[in-house]
Amino acid sequence: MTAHTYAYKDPILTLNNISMSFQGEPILRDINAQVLDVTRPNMKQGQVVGFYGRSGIGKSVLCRIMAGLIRPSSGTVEVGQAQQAVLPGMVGFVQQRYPLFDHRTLFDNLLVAAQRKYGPAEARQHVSTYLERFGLTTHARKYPALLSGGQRQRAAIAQQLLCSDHLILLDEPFSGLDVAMIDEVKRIIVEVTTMDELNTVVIVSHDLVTTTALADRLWLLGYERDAAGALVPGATISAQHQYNLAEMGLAWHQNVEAEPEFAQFVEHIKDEIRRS
Ligand SMILES: Nc1ncnc2c1ncn2[C@@H]1O[C@H](COP(=O)(O)OP(=O)(O)OP(=O)(O)O)[C@@H](O)[C@H]1O
Repeated sequence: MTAHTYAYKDPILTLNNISMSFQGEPILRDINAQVLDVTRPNMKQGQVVGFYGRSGIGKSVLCRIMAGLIRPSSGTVEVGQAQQAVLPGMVGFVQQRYPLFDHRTLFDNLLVAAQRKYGPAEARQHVSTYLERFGLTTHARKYPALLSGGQRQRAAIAQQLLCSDHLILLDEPFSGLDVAMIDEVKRIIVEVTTMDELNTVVIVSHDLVTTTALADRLWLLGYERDAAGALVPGATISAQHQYNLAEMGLAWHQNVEAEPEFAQFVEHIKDEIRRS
């Protein structure tokens, strides 16, 4: 186990008392959680939040709320150093199907995204930089149908980074990928979070080992019980289900999966998910 030196600065994502009901049925309840800008000496260190919970508990609903795509029944989401109320387009959201326009080349797909934030010349420059960075330059003129699953995933992440302000949500980025592609996506996430200190990636995943190994913070969405032991309707992220992996000495290690403390922690998380 290696503990790294780190410190925290300003909040860059705040979930303030979020509750959500659909037709009177509570799905999410009183969610309060925050991501702070983490700093490490001589490094650009971004943030990775692993976001877990049983199937159907409300992870996608909370992601859509964090991305400003739906409004919660109550509460607010604040993003960035300025802690502005989130609006659609501020947060990148890479959904499971990696939607790209089929009738545009990869370059043009990324250009459409970049032009939402930059002028024409600057947008082209940024697209070229991201293609290079993500190893996609030789595929720039291909249409999405000709790209492999891993290439589409990389393209979708690049696309969201080009048009959002530092924060991106990845919904199940490892599902349906082979081991080589999982390694590739892991490399991209590390690349993204070391490009800029403010870059923050929230990963929704059922792959606890891969995600926990990348994360410096975990959120577990689950149900609480009242004094009589009955489940309280609406899932929440309770204080004891917000884990700080940096504090636990489990963040930013290569091959952390091989450490016994890591394996024990993943077992603990599995038990907590089963119980929640
Ligand atoms: N627009 C909606 N109207 C009514 N109910 C909804 C709506 N969107 C989601 N739900 C309900 O909210 C609950 C949570 O769904 P959600 O998709 O967020 O789960 P999840 O945790 O992402 O699940 P999974 O891990 O299986 O993807 C489900 O019961 C779902 O039916």
